[in-house]
Amino acid sequence: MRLLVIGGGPAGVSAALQGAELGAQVTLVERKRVGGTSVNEGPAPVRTLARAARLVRDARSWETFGLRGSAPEVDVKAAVANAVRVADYSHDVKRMSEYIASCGVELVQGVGQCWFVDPHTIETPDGQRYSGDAIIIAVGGHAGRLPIPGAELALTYEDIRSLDELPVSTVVIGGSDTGCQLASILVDFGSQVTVLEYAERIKPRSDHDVSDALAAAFTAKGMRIVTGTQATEIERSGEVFLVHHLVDGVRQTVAADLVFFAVGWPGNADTLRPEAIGLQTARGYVTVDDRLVSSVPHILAAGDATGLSMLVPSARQQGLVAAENAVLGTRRRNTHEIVPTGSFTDPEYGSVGLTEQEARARYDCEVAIVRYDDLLRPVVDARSGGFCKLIVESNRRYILGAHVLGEYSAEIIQMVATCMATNMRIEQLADLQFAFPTFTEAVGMAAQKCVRQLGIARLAQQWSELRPQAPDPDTAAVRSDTWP
Ligand SMILES: Cc1cc2nc3c(=O)[nH]c(=O)nc-3n(C[C@H](O)[C@H](O)[C@H](O)COP(=O)(O)OP(=O)(O)OC[C@H]3O[C@@H](n4cnc5c(N)ncnc54)[C@H](O)[C@@H]3O)c2cc1C
Ligand SMILES: NC(=O)c1ccc[n+]([C@@H]2O[C@H](COP(=O)([O-])OP(=O)(O)OC[C@H]3O[C@@H](n4cnc5c(N)ncnc54)[C@H](O)[C@@H]3O)[C@@H](O)[C@H]2O)c1
Repeated sequence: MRLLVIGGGPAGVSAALQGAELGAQVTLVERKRVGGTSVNEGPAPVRTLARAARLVRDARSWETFGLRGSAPEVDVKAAVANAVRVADYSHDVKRMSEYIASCGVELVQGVGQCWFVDPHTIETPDGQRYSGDAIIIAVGGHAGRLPIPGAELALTYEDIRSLDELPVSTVVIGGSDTGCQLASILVDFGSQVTVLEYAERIKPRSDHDVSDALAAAFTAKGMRIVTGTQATEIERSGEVFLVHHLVDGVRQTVAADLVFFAVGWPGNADTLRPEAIGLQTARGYVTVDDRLVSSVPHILAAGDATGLSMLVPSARQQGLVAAENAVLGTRRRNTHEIVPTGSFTDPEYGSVGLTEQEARARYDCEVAIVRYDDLLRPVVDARSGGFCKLIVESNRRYILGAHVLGEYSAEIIQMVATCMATNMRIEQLADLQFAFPTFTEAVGMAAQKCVRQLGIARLAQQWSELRPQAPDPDTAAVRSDTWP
């Protein structure tokens, strides 16, 4: 059986390797370099810049720890070079291409964008054709641009790699995952950042407490956040750009050295000329059923190209499912009930499951929140701004969702996801021992709080759960009345 995989990001690579593992003769065609957005342009380099931003941030608390010395200066060019080094790690050190080839996959990369010439065949710009009995489309997506005058003047996340100096001021249009990530890095580096977000809050799909706390923390860093606004035009004015936007129908303008778009992530499937073979797409995403099969029965899709869950773990998982269904016959469902996500903004956020608003609309539920300044470890680290929120179904006592904001939240959330995947009841979680002193203790403490609120067991409130009686200077730096 010949399996053709188009696109070499996490979805395509996992599909190709699994296809070969299952005995198919696999060809993987990638227009640029294997690794995709995840390795080459998105999480790997951007996370590395976020780490540099964290180091700058940490230098601001040196005095708290009795350390002296001048704070580091940001050399943007060097920071970017380090980010590129990390992006290249998968190639230079891990030898991704060689590994894929060693698994028996025919790897064709750097050939430019390919397209369908018939339902079983694609063609690359150099005229080569590749065919498969089954095909998996894993072509990902790309940064969207608003159809507004001056759109060509704006950069996207990919351009951060070509920065050689820090912009004095920056406007980021779009305040969801990508926008918050860019804004957080740039403000910690020292740029004056304004975020313009169309929705009424940043991170509009998140739990409200996460959005509110993130906005409060960003504002405390000096970032300007304008929500409920629509960017309508970008124009050059001498050395700066003017971004015109509407607030309650009134035109306002903000000037900046650089403007970034972070306004969405349309799929790349339309580049494949899907209409030539009757392949159904919507906004550049391949329309698939719950087994990842497209409108053309021997063509499946995986990863961002499906528009289902645009995250690396989901892309890898869908790649496996699609390969199994393509090679063994269509049978496995793609389920995405428990997908922990995390960002590397400062403060960081991590989420799994339903938001409080979604949970309350569907279930009778209990919500418990523990603030980081109730725990020892965040105070030790001088990072005591943050919280852990657990949402529990009141009758069966299963966890419906968890939202953590603050240091290590993207790590902490994995633990809650595991509890959810094993259908652990809240009283079992409350009974676990947690290493001390850790940030993850917040999960156990929130579970205990929940048990008390639900009246499941008589559990004494520990002194550590009492709210601090005197203000903690580290929390005060990012404290807001809007925090839970
Ligand atoms: C700034 C940023 C930060 C992110 N951070 C995170 C994070 O922290 N955690 C997380 O889980 N996710 C994160 N994401 C999302 C994550 O990068 C994607 O969900 C993931 O890369 C999707 O994998 P994929 O294989 O579906 O697509 P991609 O990784 O985009 O790979 C698709 C591949 O297909 C190729 N291709 C496209 N069209 C064609 C064609 N016509 N012919 C041949 N090849 C083609 C592309 O060149 C590309 O290599 C982030 C995204 C961005 C932009
Ligand atoms: N850390 C992470 O896990 C991470 C990081 C980046 C991206 N991602 C993934 O990539 C996907 C894309 O994320 P994204 O943030 O690029 O896109 P998105 O679609 O999630 O957000 C785009 C934002 O732009 C806003 N917007 C749209 N038009 C606007 C306008 N005219 N003016 C102002 N604001 C406007 C929208 O309201 C929205 O909040 C997400 O699904 C996410 O899962 C994940």
